[in-house]
Amino acid sequence: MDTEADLFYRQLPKVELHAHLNGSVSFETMETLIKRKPHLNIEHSMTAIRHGQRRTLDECFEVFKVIHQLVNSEEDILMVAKAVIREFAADGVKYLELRSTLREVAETGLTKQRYIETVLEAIRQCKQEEVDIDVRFLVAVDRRHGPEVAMETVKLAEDFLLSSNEVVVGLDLSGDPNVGHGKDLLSALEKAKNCGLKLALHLSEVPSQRDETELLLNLPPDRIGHGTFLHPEVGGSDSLVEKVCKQNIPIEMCLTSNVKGQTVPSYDKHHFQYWYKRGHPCVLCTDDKGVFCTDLSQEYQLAASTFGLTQEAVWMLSQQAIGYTFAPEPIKQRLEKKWAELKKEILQCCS
Ligand SMILES: CNc1ncnc2c1ncn2[C@@H]1O[C@H](COP(=O)(O)O)[C@@H](O)[C@H]1O
Ligand SMILES: [Zn+2]
Repeated sequence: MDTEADLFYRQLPKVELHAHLNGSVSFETMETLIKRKPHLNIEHSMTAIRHGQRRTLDECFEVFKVIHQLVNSEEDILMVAKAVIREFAADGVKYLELRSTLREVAETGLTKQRYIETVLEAIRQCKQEEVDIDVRFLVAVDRRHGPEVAMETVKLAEDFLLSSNEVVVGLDLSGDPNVGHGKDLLSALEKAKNCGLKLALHLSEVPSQRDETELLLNLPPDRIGHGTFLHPEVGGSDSLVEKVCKQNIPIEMCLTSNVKGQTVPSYDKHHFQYWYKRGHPCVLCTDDKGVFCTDLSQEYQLAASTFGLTQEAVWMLSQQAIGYTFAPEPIKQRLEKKWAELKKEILQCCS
């Protein structure tokens, strides 16, 4: 049963800006997928990292390979995307930016074009069913696939930026941070930026990316994913911190993901503290709620209990996130209004 504190975090209206589609698949949806494909012999323990468990980042990337085997057709993507959107809505998320890497699978006839179209169809169906959430999509570039695929992905994203009625709003750079170098992807990212796609880049997720981050911060990105190793105390540098601060680039923070993936030793050592104390734009996110067995309410509660945030401070965090979305201006205004309407009701009833 929910305690009163749990209730506050669940009722708190939230903005989710860093969620990978295939990492966000819930236990229940995973069960359905596993049953659909018994020949793969996949067990649930291979697709999620439970409470108290940890994996290396390399092991996390093995988990995604397993999930990709389970989600490999238009039918799967439609089901998974709709379920993920409904789950975020049920958790009190009012605005969601979902991101996903386009894949083609010869066996099922899936193409990259159909991949995006299917995600957009899921978003459309949820809207039609009046699920209480606004959803936008970021096309993900997997750094492991190199510059040609990145460029091809940017071209597709650009087509949809123009034709999706503002649902496709940006580009994500993700994938195993230990593979490849951002310099090879720079021209694709520049092209994306020039055509009006917003950039959300995973930067300094591991310590070895200092030069890459230095280079990619010149773009500059519109948001940073993780930024775990930006500051000098953890092997980053003053110059990186200065660039991020000067350009006021919001950082997407994923506490459970970083602790379970072992890039951060414990919750109290999370870099959220460093940036939040400086008054830098921080936004709490889940990253992969399915793989890391979390949800956004839990992430807010975790940040509050670890860093001693008051309910008022938690409210501010969730409200400020509206300003860091890639949503068109009228949508931001609508969200601000929603937050204002709910504020009294929720802060009073749960304090
Ligand atoms: C844990 N930290 C992380 N760091 C970097 N990239 C990550 C990630 N978590 C997820 N992804 C990226 O998202 C893909 C799965 O969702 P989609 O198939 O795109 O929907 C992974 O294959 C990886 O490229
Ligand atoms: Zn991520």
